[in-house]
Amino acid sequence: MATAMNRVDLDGRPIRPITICMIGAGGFIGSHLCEKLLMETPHTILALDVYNDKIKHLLKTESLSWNDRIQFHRLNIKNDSRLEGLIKMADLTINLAAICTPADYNTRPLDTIYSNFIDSLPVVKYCTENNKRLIHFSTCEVYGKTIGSFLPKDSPLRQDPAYYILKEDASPCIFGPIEKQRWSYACAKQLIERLIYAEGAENGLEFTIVRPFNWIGPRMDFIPGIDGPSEGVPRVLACFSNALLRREPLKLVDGGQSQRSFIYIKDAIEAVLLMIENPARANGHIFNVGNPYNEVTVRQLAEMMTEVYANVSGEPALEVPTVDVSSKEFYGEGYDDSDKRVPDMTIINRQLGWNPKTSLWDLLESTLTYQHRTYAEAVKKAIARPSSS
Ligand SMILES: NC(=O)c1ccc[n+]([C@@H]2O[C@H](COP(=O)([O-])OP(=O)(O)OC[C@H]3O[C@@H](n4cnc5c(N)ncnc54)[C@H](O)[C@@H]3O)[C@@H](O)[C@H]2O)c1
Ligand SMILES: O=c1ccn([C@@H]2O[C@H](COP(=O)(O)OP(=O)(O)O[C@H]3OC[C@](O)(CO)[C@H]3O)[C@@H](O)[C@H]2O)c(=O)[nH]1
Repeated sequence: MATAMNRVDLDGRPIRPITICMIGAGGFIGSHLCEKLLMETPHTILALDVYNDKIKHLLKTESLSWNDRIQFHRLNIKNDSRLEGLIKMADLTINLAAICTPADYNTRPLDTIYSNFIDSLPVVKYCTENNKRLIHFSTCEVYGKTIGSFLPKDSPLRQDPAYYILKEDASPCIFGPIEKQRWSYACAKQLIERLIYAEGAENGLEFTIVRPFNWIGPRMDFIPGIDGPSEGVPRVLACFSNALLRREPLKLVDGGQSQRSFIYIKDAIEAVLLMIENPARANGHIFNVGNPYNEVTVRQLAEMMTEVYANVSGEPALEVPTVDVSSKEFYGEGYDDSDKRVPDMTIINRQLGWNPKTSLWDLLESTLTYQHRTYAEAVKKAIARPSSS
């Protein structure tokens, strides 16, 4: 049980309990951050979201010792006059709210741009006007494509880190043409980053910007037809989990050649807690938060997930575990992709002394154990039900 007494920051100063206004607290990252704050710190959370299914276990249970330290407010930040009052009541605002599944970027570009730029404007404005600190969640997608992706396929320079490592203060943001609407999300996130940075420079806003690099773990997204729409397309972890649960081949978009560095959600949350509790070290910075040692192609991810799932479920792997599918067929017109994402860790190391710990194999083991325990029975029942059509 955390007490206010014995916790100190990275400079040895006692950490005083604060109130945090967490927007998007009911989502994947929000649910893990709420758990961490309630179980290991004395801080209080005003949890704002339109949904609370993923934090239900933390709410309204009289017997829980943190009962008085979390309040859920069901609201949509697009149109709710309570927002400014809640930001004023808190010492710190953390903004996680967003449409952030790639299947939406090219098919719902207006909703994506409004969600990631327009809807964040009042949050930034209220923080500036009320002198409140802001931690804003951006994305690694603001880097877009690597410089190396424009070199000839056989160029040895592609192996040179100077052509692919993504640095907060040096790398350019390289997006595709406007008709590739995939980039609507990255572009909206980039513009809100620039606005927050400008508020800091011109009006003294105390801010931190987080660029998550593919955080994955339990409670990420949904399993289509079980706790989300049957036709919905979540991010890759849930897409592949869904296929494994249904014993269907995992779909590799455009051959699964894109590369990603995956980080375990629990490692990443440690970094966010350091930002929350060390404002003097975090304010004014943009932080990559990822695990450069867990880089794989999407094809390798599919192979590893197939092997790990067979171990944790006790079911044999499919004989043909993957199938290729074109991005047009899978995501529709206007899809494009980031080729490779390896975070530079210099700034977060220097400011917060943080490093990720969990290997890709270990994080998949614990995550797929959770997926199997949570969904296997429900998926079996859904498959057994005769379809209505
Ligand atoms: N998970 C990752 O690896 C990752 C990577 C890059 C960036 N991010 C960023 O981190 C943030 C959180 O991501 P996540 O993975 O937890 O996504 P998520 O979809 O699980 O969580 C977002 C939450 O925001 C809520 N929300 C959206 N619009 C809202 C509104 N108008 N009013 C109130 N609540 C609203 C949603 O209901 C949801 O619970 C996002 O800003 C996302 O862009 C995440
Ligand atoms: O069934 C599938 C689903 C996806 N892919 C490919 O996997 C790559 C990763 O896809 P995904 O995790 O869905 O998303 P991205 O990494 O492209 O983008 C996210 O990164 C961070 C964030 O900002 C928020 O989470 C979001 O934009 C990709 O190459 C897909 O094509 C697949 O092959 N099969």
